[in-house]
Amino acid sequence: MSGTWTLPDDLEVPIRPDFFPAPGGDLPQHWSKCFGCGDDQPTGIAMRFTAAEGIEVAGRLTVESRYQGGPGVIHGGILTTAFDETQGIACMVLGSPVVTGHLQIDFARPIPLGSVLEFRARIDGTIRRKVYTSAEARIVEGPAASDEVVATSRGLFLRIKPEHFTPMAEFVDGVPTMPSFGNSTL
Ligand SMILES: CC(C)(COP(=O)(O)OP(=O)(O)OC[C@H]1O[C@@H](n2cnc3c(N)ncnc32)[C@H](O)[C@@H]1OP(=O)(O)O)[C@@H](O)C(=O)NCCC(=O)NCCS
Ligand SMILES: CCCCCCCCCC(=O)O
Repeated sequence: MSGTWTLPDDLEVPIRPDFFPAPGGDLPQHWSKCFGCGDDQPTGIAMRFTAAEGIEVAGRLTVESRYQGGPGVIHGGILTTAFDETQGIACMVLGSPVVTGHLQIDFARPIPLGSVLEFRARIDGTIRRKVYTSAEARIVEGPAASDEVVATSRGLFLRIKPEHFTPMAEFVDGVPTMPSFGNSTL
């Protein structure tokens, strides 16, 4: 797979913090109304995540018919959303909120409807407020299941202060179940 992503050579790589769950342990949704992970967002993709080895996280997505782009295959934007979410969740090891600044995807193989995708993501390193992440996806269930990587992603996330979202509070619809918006860690 290709791409134009270049990592700075002076990155710091975080170590797994004490507050992070053991491998296989559940990670929380970051915002209950999130399209990617929220359980209060009925039309979303409701991804769930677990801690993996080291500072890696894992998430799964079953490719439903409503995620269709080309005939019989996943829409590229949905796949991008799943990477965005997984890489954002990988930033939880930092214990501070982030937003996506830049994301680039390599679509390596068509992904048929009905596939179960597994995403793995981690922080490659940080410098100042910049958090460099990477991820890959494999089809782990379904007729096309194999060990082959079907898509990869690189993403730059930016650490933000919790008050980053304060001006947006008036646009929140309804009452989120978690976390509270005002003092959220996102
Ligand atoms: C991402 C965002 C917070 C950055 O703005 P900011 O806090 O003012 O950050 P700055 O412009 O000071 O940039 C900080 C660093 O990140 C880098 N950076 C910021 N955005 C970048 C981008 N899109 N691509 C590459 N680098 C970027 C800057 O070059 C700077 O690098 P440096 O430390 O080497 O100088 C702002 O652009 C934003 O809010 N964007 C919308 C985010 C969003 O809604 N994402 C989707 C939902 S999570
Ligand atoms: C570190 C807390 C987790 C933040 C996850 C952010 C993912 C947002 C993706 C997006 O909205 O584009």
